[in-house]
Amino acid sequence: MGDAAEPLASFAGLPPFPDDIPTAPLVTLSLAKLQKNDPQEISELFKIGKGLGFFYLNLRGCENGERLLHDAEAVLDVQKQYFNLPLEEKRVSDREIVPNSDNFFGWKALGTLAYKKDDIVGNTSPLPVPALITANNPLFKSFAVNAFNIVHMLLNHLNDQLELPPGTLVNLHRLQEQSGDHVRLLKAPPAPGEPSLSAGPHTDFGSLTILFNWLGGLQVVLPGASKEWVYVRPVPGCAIVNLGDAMVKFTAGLLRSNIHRVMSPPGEQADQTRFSLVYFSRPENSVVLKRLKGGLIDAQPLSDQPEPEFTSKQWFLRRAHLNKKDKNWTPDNWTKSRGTEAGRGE
Ligand SMILES: O=C(O)CCC(=O)C(=O)O
Ligand SMILES: [Fe+2]
Repeated sequence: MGDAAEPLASFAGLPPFPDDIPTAPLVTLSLAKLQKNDPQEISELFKIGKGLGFFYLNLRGCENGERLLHDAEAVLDVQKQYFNLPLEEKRVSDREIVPNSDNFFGWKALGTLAYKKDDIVGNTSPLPVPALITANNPLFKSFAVNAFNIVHMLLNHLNDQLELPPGTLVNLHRLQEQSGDHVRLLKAPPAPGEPSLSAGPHTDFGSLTILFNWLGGLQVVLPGASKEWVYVRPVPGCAIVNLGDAMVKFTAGLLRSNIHRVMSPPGEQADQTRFSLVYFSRPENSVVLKRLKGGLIDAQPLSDQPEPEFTSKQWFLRRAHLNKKDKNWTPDNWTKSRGTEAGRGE
């Protein structure tokens, strides 16, 4: 299955990812198999969730997967046009200025547009965006809802493997409820010469992330081993999926969110502009991020520190803003040390 798939036009003409650099050995899971409740695929998903926390999701060979791939290519085209718009047009959604952006949603001059799921599906009256984005809202909606449904399917499998009551995780992530879910469009300029950092080391804040890459640049630290950063090779037909901190919180550390960063693309790819496209899922704004009760989570050790309780929205705002303000911030002292977190007192 998938062998006869059409090549993806979006990869045409890009220089190849080098063959002579170490890469992360991400396992490839099949969306089609996961959707058919294949037991081996599901147990592999759980194993990855407790381990590296990153995997390839092969989208070929099923209708919604092919549609997500197709939509991702179409969004990439829009994304290229978007970043070429005059500054004044992009500034209509400048997150520093636009009211109710939480200083997080909207455009950021470094090369980001965070387009909120609630604006896309009509849960909220949308923040201003350029006409190009509004005109393409049906495409963004198709992409976001499809990605959202895939997230739900993955959450349901994790839920069962955790032996939680049916629906526990998806009920914290409902489409019609407000959340920090968003589609993020990213652009990084060419960086020939020495490899340079484009996004610093971090774990994702939310639940699950579905990422489309065309060029290399994403790197992960492999758990346990050498602590070396290794590139994740983009694979046509696959999304890269990873778990975020909310899953760690909900499961008292049974599931893992892995540290990653973005470097300039390797080898011959370095002189290309790098675009990436992401769907970030997050628990609903009002969900308190704390360990859930039930199933295998009950066997997880209790924390000996008092656990501060934040709603999903408070947590994301704290992380997003502290990350920028606090020079001592590292993913480690945030996700592992509750003492540091409590001591900040914001
Ligand atoms: O651009 C990428 O490949 C990854 C971006 C990322 O990790 C993020 O935006 O959280
Ligand atoms: Fe990330």
